[in-house]
Amino acid sequence: MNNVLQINGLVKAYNAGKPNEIAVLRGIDLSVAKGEVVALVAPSGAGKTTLLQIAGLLDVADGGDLSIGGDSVQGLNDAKRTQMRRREVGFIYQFHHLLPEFTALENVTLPQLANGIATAAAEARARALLDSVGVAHRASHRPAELSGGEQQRVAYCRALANDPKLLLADEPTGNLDPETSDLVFGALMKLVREAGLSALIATHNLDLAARMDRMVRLEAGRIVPA
Ligand SMILES: Nc1ncnc2c1ncn2[C@@H]1O[C@H](COP(=O)(O)OP(=O)(O)OP(=O)(O)O)[C@@H](O)[C@H]1O
Repeated sequence: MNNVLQINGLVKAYNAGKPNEIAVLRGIDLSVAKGEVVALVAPSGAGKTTLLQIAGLLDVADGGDLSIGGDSVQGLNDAKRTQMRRREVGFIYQFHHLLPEFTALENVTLPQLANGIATAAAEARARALLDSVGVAHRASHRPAELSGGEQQRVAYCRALANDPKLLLADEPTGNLDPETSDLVFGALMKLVREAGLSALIATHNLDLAARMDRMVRLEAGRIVPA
């Protein structure tokens, strides 16, 4: 098996054992192969964010198996989990989540420094990434000085800064207008394809989903045929 993300029988409930228990994930089986880009479509409240957070090692499941790059996350302590997340997973949110007091270049450089990359190499990689999505000319601007589409493109570069194995994205074109969304999604796909990345990308936008390799649907806590 050459799956970069492999999920088997994943379950998660909130308020477990209490009268207000919500069984959000009821046995998720899902895999993303090397270089594959999978669209995750789901009605609101179906558990999409919960699933992405668990796959991105930001939350833990109550049961089931999850492995990234062939390594199971079962039994990892918090420190190991954080280390694995930093090295192997890139995350893109609906809103850019860039650090407001740092420039675009710094936002893409800093995560690399946190992973022990030397400053010159980190900056060179950051510039190359910004260049490849057409925002190199905004490298010294802070997020507030960038357009929404530029902010998202910088956030994509940040997610790829540490050369992750797996990219996870939650509505990566955010609240951009349809035209900008279309354009910016093209930039994301370019980055992903150039890096040969595996990605799971949640979106409500069926036009964007159709541009990915495969679509899966999350409904009532289970993956159903799309
Ligand atoms: N910390 C929490 N405590 C209790 N319930 C929660 C918690 N987080 C999420 N839920 C509930 O779990 C369900 C799934 O939430 P989740 O955020 O994963 O949905 P979603 O599919 O991402 O929704 P949307 O598309 O609207 O963002 C919802 O009914 C939500 O109310």
